Amino acid sequence: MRVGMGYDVHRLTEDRDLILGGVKIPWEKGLLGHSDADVLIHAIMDALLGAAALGDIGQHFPDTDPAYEGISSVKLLEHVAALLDEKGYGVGNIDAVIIAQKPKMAPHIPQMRANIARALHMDEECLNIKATTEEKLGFTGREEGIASQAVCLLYKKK
Ligand SMILES: Nc1ccn([C@@H]2O[C@H](COP(=O)(O)O)[C@@H](O)[C@H]2O)c(=O)n1
Ligand SMILES: C[C@@]1(CO)OP(=O)(O)OP(=O)(O)OC[C@H]1O
Repeated sequence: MRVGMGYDVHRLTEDRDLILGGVKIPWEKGLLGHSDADVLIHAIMDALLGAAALGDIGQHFPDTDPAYEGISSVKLLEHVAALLDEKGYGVGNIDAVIIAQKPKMAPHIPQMRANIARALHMDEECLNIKATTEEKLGFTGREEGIASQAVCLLYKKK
């Protein structure tokens, strides 16, 4: 068994969609990034790559490469799933947290879980996503950005 952790932050800005876990969430601001800036999926990918000793998302999907401009992070996650498969790893479980003052994530979490579990060919029961505020403290509390953290376990398939 191998453990991995991931952390990411993106800035909130006007004129961008808010996409988390592959779900477009109706909100007055969205996250800024080279891709769709899906901070939840980015943290999950970094946890998975870390557990497999495969580096990080910046190495696999450079933000200087126009191929990734505006790309859905679900597509990037599917690529990470293929890399894990090539190395003979299966996903044991994932636990992730979205750190955001607003909007309320709870109504969107079932769809996020479905999207991510599908991309990773894993059972939704082994994928937990939760959300918290930081009680109006810091950059998330001031609604300047959204952060996410994830941990995962990988197992070696026979
Ligand atoms: N953006 C968020 C933040 C929190 N939640 C849910 O609300 C609960 C209470 O959050 P606190 O930060 O006040 O502890 C939390 O456990 C989540 O269920 C949310 O949906 N979206
Ligand atoms: C996802 C990538 C893709 O080019 O771009 P960004 O959306 O800017 O996201 P970041 O978390 O900075 O990771 C870098 C890149 O891998």
